[in-house]
Amino acid sequence: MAAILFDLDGTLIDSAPDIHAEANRTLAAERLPPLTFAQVRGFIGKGVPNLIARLLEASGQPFEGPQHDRMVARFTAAYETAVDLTVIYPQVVPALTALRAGGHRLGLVTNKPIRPTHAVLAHLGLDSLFETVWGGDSLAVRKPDPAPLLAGLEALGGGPAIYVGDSETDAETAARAGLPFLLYTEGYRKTPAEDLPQAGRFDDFRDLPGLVAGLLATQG
Ligand SMILES: O=C(O)COP(=O)(O)O
Ligand SMILES: [Mg+2]
Repeated sequence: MAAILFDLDGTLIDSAPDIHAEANRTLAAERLPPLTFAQVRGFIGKGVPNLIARLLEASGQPFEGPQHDRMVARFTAAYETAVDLTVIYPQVVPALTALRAGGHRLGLVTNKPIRPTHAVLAHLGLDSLFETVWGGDSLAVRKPDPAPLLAGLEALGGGPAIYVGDSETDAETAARAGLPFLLYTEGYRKTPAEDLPQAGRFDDFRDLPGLVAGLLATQG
């Protein structure tokens, strides 16, 4: 039995279409032209302040200062209701249900701010799967700082643990927390999958319970 902690965007849910739409509304409010889906998807994973900085950079604007702060505030306020285009990745619910049935405790550690995190979990009916949920603004630091992941682990009572995520940030966070990392390869990663430090990877959630069991067996 273990504590299994999950990333959210690009790992359990495909939220990039909502984030792209909201990003372009935030740019439009500043009279800046829209960016493509691929551009915005590549900016997801390091939290909202970084997303806004990358939007401004791609728009040829200074990416710090009052405009940045105004856009962070606007995006964050709208984020809670930006759920209509978001879907759960295939087979996530059966996989997480099977892990819970196997006695594992599940937690969520995301860089998405905590209010939109709770909103999208409730919207998709995922909220009851997790015993603890940590957002990008739950602590003073966010991933790749290991603190939120370690806080999530402590909330689950410690013990053997695994972090499951889709990005460079998640791999680094797990390494800095000293936890094995399982990479979901269908998310928003930019680096080749084999180049990230990992204990295993999967492209189908049906494979996750078996991967977890194998990893825990090798850890003794
Ligand atoms: O808000 C982000 O940048 C991405 O969130 P994630 O940590 O769930 O991938
Ligand atoms: Mg992610």
